[in-house]
Amino acid sequence: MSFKQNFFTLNNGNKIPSVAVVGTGTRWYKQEETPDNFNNELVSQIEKALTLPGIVHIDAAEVYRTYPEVGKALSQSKKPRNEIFITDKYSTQLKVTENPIVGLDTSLKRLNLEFVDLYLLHSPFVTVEKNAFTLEDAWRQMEKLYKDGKAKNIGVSNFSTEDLEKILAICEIKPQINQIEFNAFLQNQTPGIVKFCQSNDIILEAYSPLSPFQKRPEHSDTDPFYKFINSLTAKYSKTEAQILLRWVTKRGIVAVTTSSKFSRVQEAQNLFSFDLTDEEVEEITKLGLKHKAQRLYWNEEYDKYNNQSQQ
Ligand SMILES: NC(=O)C1=CN([C@@H]2O[C@H](COP(=O)(O)OP(=O)(O)OC[C@H]3O[C@@H](n4cnc5c(N)ncnc54)[C@H](OP(=O)(O)O)[C@@H]3O)[C@@H](O)[C@H]2O)C=CC1
Repeated sequence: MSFKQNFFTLNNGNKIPSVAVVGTGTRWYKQEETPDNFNNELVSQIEKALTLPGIVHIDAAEVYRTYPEVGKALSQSKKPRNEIFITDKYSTQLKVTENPIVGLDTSLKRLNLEFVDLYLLHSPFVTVEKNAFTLEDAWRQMEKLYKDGKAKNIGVSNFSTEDLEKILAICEIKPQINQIEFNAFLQNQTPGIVKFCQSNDIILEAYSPLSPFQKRPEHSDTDPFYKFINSLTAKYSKTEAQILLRWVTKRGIVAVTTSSKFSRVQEAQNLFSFDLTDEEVEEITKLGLKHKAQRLYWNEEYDKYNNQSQQ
């Protein structure tokens, strides 16, 4: 079977693979990093992912405490560097390193890399009291990392339109990406964010794309959303996860997924051997919107928007 991969073009002309197949947070996340909690299962998962054809997109962050595993897997891989797309994130919400410049220098050393493909501010929750810098200062540091070639692309995560407006007002280099929680049951993490990013040429990334399967409502077997997804799995001979990930990419959004099962990583990397019709994409959107907002992350900050998140 021939292998096909899809990419989105960022506002600086660079390309990004439309699916990140190994997210190293969520199920791999650790509250602290100790010699005893090194996770061989994660190393093996990344190593196996790096044997797959095409450019393999890995999503990391300093707050996940998984650099030892990512670093080990990279050091053992034979895949050329230009076939690996690495995203990393600076933790604004919880101080791990002093600032973005120190943060990226630290992770590059730990991962034995010269650059990352994408560096993100993990959240907009910056205060001078907590961080000793402003959001605008943080972005200026991101721009320096970009100009120095240490981050080939830069962006943000969990930013609302108001947060992005602050950056757009002062930036020399526009964010290329906003990584947010996005899936059929949460179609706007914050009010109007999808439309805002798409009309400002900022590519969105969707984490928790499989939320409807991570957490199923009662009686999902008779629910029209799940029945429709099932009909598509039969029509295309694809898994539920592949249908939902393909829907995300058809919405023009990069899907960021993960799994403990290699077969699922493989299915996510091999997503473009089929296509959904525009009508099917529209129907998943419509049936998804009938569900109340299902938010798995950043609840404290964003639950107040639940009523507007399914519009
Ligand atoms: N920027 C941010 O603030 C955040 C970023 N992220 C990033 O995104 C990545 C992915 O996030 P995550 O929410 O885990 O992504 P997904 O929505 O893709 O969920 C992945 C989980 O879904 C399970 N799954 C896969 N297929 C099915 C199925 N058919 N039925 C039921 N469960 C299924 C997997 O379980 P199994 O292991 O059994 O296959 C896996 O644990 C993270 O690892 C992280 O890198 C995540 C959260 C916040």
